[in-house]
Amino acid sequence: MSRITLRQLLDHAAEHGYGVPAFNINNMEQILAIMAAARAVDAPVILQASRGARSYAGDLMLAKMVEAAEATHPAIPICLHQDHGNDDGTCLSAIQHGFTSVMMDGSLEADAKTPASWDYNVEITRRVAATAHAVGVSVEGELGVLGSLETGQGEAEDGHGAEGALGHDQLLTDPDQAVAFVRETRVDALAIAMGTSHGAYKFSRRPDGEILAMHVVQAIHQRLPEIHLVMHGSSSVPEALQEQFNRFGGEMPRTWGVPVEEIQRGIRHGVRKVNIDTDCRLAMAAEIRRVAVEKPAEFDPRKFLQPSMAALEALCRERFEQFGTAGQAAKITPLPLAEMAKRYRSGALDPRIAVGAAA
Ligand SMILES: O=C(CO)COP(=O)(O)O
Ligand SMILES: O=C[C@H](O)COP(=O)(O)O
Ligand SMILES: [Zn+2]
Ligand SMILES: [Zn+2]
Repeated sequence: MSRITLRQLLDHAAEHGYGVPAFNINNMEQILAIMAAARAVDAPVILQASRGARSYAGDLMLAKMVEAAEATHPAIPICLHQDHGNDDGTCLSAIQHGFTSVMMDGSLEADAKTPASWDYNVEITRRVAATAHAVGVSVEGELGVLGSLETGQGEAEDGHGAEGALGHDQLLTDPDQAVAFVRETRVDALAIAMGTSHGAYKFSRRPDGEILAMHVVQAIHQRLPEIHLVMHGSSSVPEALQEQFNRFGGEMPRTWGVPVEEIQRGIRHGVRKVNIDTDCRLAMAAEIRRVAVEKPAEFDPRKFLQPSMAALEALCRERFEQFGTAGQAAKITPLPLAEMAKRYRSGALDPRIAVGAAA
């Protein structure tokens, strides 16, 4: 049994001072590459599936591929996580398919576009957490709205993200509200807004504190030292990958992501889960482009996908090493969901909030 809950994994990460990348999966090749990297460096993994991934592959196919990964790599703890759940149905059906963790993203309404009210977010997140915890499954919540501090815009263009203009009060999670949110919802991990956004076009220059507000991470960690923080939109969009993509006919205007050193700084201040999808897409797509250009006669899909898997594997290995995840798998014995449920019932997993944490 190698399936692990997010809560157990992040508790271990906090205890040992490391972070865990959460890589998005949609197909077999991504799962194979991430698992090969994890095995090579002995890292526990978070495989996360968006709603889009679930409809792309189908729930059953996705669930069975992860089962196969588990059977192939019994020594690697695997957390299967719902990325950006938009309502109870999405989160609960994920649990039915073997997910050990769900994100209930109540920062947006169920349309995944309209910024939600405080009351809406608290109510839906609290409800999903109560149900998930009853069966031992972990819950990530989100407070604040992802979007750019440079443009003040959400990120509706990728199908999941706020529409229209957002104020800094929405784009930056308020530390006092974070305390109240965790207390009321009892989430296991908290995603915060601090200037990152999904996709390749996060920043128009190398980000400084004006547009990547790492001070918000520190302020929240100071108030909530025991709560696991999650950074979304944390692809680094490395220049080398952009060049590789463009060299073979890609059209990606120069852009900046979240520098790995900033993520490492976050990990020193309570960030335990780091969401990465764009870098994985870019690594694979650049290789597919290269093969298409260098070998125009090639028509065997495997010849495109094998090098793209190798590129993804290399990227994942690098992040496991950079975040300190490498070498941790052997130190963890996953607890069954029933044991986690018992611990939630006993109060042992209640969020630990210091008295006087809120202003
Ligand atoms: O946050 C993410 C998934 O939830 C992915 O972020 P990136 O687009 O930066 O990879
Ligand atoms: O939004 C987060 C991830 O990048 C997933 O993207 P997706 O919805 O296109 O699968
Ligand atoms: Zn998105
Ligand atoms: Zn995200």
